[in-house]
Amino acid sequence: MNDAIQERPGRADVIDGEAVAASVRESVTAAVGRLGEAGVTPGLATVLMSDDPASETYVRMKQRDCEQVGIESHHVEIDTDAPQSELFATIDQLNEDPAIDGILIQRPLTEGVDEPAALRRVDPEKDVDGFHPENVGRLVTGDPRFVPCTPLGVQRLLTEAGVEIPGSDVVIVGRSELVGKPLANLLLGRDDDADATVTVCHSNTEDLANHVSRADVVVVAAGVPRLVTGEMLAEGSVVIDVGINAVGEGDDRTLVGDVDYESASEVASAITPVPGGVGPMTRAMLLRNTVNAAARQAGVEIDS
Ligand SMILES: NC(=O)C1=CN([C@@H]2O[C@H](COP(=O)(O)OP(=O)(O)OC[C@H]3O[C@@H](n4cnc5c(N)ncnc54)[C@H](OP(=O)(O)O)[C@@H]3O)[C@@H](O)[C@H]2O)C=CC1
Ligand SMILES: Nc1nc(=O)c2c([nH]1)NC[C@@H]1CN(c3ccc(C(=O)N[C@@H](CCC(=O)O)C(=O)O)cc3)C=[N+]21
Repeated sequence: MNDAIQERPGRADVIDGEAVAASVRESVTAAVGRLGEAGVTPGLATVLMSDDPASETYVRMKQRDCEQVGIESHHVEIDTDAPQSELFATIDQLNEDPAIDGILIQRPLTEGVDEPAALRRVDPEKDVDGFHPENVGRLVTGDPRFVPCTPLGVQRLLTEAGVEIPGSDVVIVGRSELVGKPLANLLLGRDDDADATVTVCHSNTEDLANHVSRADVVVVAAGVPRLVTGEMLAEGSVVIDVGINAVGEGDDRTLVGDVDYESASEVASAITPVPGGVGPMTRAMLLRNTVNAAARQAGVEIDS
């Protein structure tokens, strides 16, 4: 029995992102061990220039994940009213620092900061988020180096769920630089865990339901609570919910995805929950990208 799948007769199987993320962390831990034998300790720098409480939580989670697998984490916080030159100087320093293998600039940055300029400033060899135009270009031209963590996490969840991706019809809802676009490019690749027919929908798509209803796989990253419902889905489709939306106030505050989980579970063959689906996978893939960055920079083969 596959630990990544919880079977539920008559309803969609649940794809357990926490379980898959735990197995990714295990292999990352082993890779950190092999790097250690070569005298290398991988280091990840997180840079936060924002007062957003959710961003603060995510950065803390990433630091805890690093600790768990033996990656050294370095955190830099920049005042939201500091000039952007301070952020750029920090990035320059981290680029030069041999103890730092990966750099993550937590998004969104505070208003007024030129985010694309900040992302371009990160050394592409340390760009574990895969947002630098060089890494974006490499993915698009079929020679990927660092691929964004959320798309990598989604791909892995699909393979763990037993989805035969080659030849499948994948509909992605959302075209952001962070999720939708890189995922589309990843799944268009010619590899055995890609090679799909990919459709990307967005807020100007006419008749979203029409696209979603003929998909084998639906990935939703729109930032709109419960945008995709069971009614729209084809019977037996696989649904990956990237969305993380806080709804309700005070004690009623909960996280929901971009998919209406209840109705979708009645129609889909497998579905990811929120929380516990894509989120933990994003964090796990960040760890994997970081050990790969460390290995590349040290010239050590680790096969992770
Ligand atoms: N689980 C995880 O690890 C992660 C989760 N997230 C979550 O995923 C969601 C998406 O994030 P992100 O990609 O950064 O979001 P963005 O806001 O950058 O992009 C949202 C995309 O969805 C499209 N969209 C919005 N409304 C609709 C609609 N009604 N119908 C069709 N398309 C629509 C937008 O279209 P247009 O381009 O036309 O505006 C846009 O392309 C958020 O909830 C975010 O919190 C994000 C990153 C990681
Ligand atoms: N440079 C950069 N890289 C990112 O990868 C990046 C970013 N900026 N900015 C914000 C988004 C969002 N994101 C998440 C990662 C993990 C969870 C996660 O672990 N979620 C848990 C629950 C978390 C909770 O309880 O709040 C879950 O879904 O189970 C969520 C969201 C990464 N992002």
